[in-house]
Amino acid sequence: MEPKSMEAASVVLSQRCLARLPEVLRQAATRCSRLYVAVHPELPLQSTLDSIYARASEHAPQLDVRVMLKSALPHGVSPLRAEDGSLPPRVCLGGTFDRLHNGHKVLLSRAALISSEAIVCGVTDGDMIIKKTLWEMIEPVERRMRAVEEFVKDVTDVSCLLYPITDPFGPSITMADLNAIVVSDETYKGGQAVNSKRAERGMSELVIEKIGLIEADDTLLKETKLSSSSRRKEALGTLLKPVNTQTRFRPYTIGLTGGIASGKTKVAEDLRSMGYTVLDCDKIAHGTYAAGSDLVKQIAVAFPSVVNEKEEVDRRALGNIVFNDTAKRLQLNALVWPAVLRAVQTELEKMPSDSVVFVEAAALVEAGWPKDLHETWTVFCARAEELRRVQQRDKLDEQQAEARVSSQISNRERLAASNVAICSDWEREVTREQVKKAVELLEKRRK
Ligand SMILES: CC(C)(COP(=O)(O)OP(=O)(O)OC[C@H]1O[C@@H](n2cnc3c(N)ncnc32)[C@H](O)[C@@H]1O)[C@@H](O)C(=O)NCCC(=O)NCCS
Ligand SMILES: Nc1ncnc2c1ncn2[C@@H]1O[C@H](COP(=O)(O)OP(=O)(O)OP(=O)(O)O)[C@@H](O)[C@H]1O
Repeated sequence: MEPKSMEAASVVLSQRCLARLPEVLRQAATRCSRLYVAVHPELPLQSTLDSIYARASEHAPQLDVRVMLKSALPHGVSPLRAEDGSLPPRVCLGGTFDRLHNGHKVLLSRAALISSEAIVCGVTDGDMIIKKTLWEMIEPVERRMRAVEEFVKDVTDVSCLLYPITDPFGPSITMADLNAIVVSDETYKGGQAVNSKRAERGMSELVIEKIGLIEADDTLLKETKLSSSSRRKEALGTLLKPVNTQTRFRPYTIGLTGGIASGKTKVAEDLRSMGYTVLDCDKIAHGTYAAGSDLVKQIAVAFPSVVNEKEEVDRRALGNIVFNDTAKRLQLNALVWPAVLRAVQTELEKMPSDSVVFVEAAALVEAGWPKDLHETWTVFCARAEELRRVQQRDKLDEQQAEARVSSQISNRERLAASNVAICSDWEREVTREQVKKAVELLEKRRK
């Protein structure tokens, strides 16, 4: 996002300026990153806030809009009241809440509006997230929980109790003192399932409060609602975390990595066609095995049986040893990776110091290189696609492909160490578009 002249700004929305809301939002988006909206008491808060978030998604999708509820109660809202007239003290809801969007904000706001005491919020993790599109890019649960907590604190005085959940129910079926659950059109059945479970356990039935879905259009993902998956897709090619300014490497060096058959080589081809130098660590690694090299001398000490009197390594014999013994593989890696890194540095020293050079290496994250590089870019595809490609390309059966893929670190681990993510799940052209976007943003931040 472009830096804005103001971090946050606020407006009061009255009946008079309601019709100009789209314009207000568009204007705000050019001037600030976050807009607080206070709804004038003459307007009904609940329906007005639903409409503000929907308009914001349509007219200012990048603007972080926050409709204030704090000073708003009571406020023309038709609150959900128990028979004695009190508001439900505790309202629950659940979600993944990745890259908090306006649909989430409506859901959380509704919970806050109908609760007098606390919102109980389950945030999914573990098996609950792994079937989602681009799930590898879902932010860590702690971060998602913090974002929910921060939003609720920002807009309301109601407190928010957060729980990581690994099933669809979480605290909704263990906390007896809950009164209502907030769901959307698509998760209404989930609310009913909560009530069935509570009934089985002899617990009180929750009032189910339902919000409508905020719509959006994502042709690639075939989504018709505003969704976190679309936000993850939009994040491909962008900077996911700050670059490393602590490195002494020159020139500007970017690691390019990814699992087996992830599409690294294709991305490297794209980068070369755009005029960048891409060093291939496979080739560099071959060079470090030259007869009599420092690396071979070290291998002769650690694995004497694979080095002959001419100081040549029998790579096949070495492969047989290390691919059957994890400890030996780690021992060899500890010798080879630093040697390759030194050889990479020697190559880098030959490059103009103001250039950008990519270094393609499959085990870059495992080798701990991201701390030495300015940036790390990861190419990945969904596990099922990875297995399919490995079977097809390397003529392996399902089990062999599974073994190959499982022997590597996961895409989630790679992405956690990366600044930029590129996904090759779709057509080649879609991958290329992401590379183009990543390069444009790279050149912008290098200026
Ligand atoms: C199993 C659950 C928790 C998983 O959450 P999910 O992965 O769908 O989370 P996600 O972050 O995508 O969405 C969170 C909530 O926001 C709603 N939402 C998502 N997008 C939009 C949108 N564009 N407009 C409006 N609401 C939206 C979802 O329908 C959901 O209710 C949830 O879907 C569910 O079934 N909820 C009902 C039961 C429940 O709340 N259980 C936990 C109680 S602690
Ligand atoms: N959208 C896509 N983007 C990139 N590669 C794709 C795409 N769709 C299919 N592929 C295929 O995925 C396969 C793996 O690509 P590539 O050889 O670039 O992977 P790699 O990461 O270099 O693999 P390895 O490290 O195992 O050699 C190729 O057969 C490529 O054609």
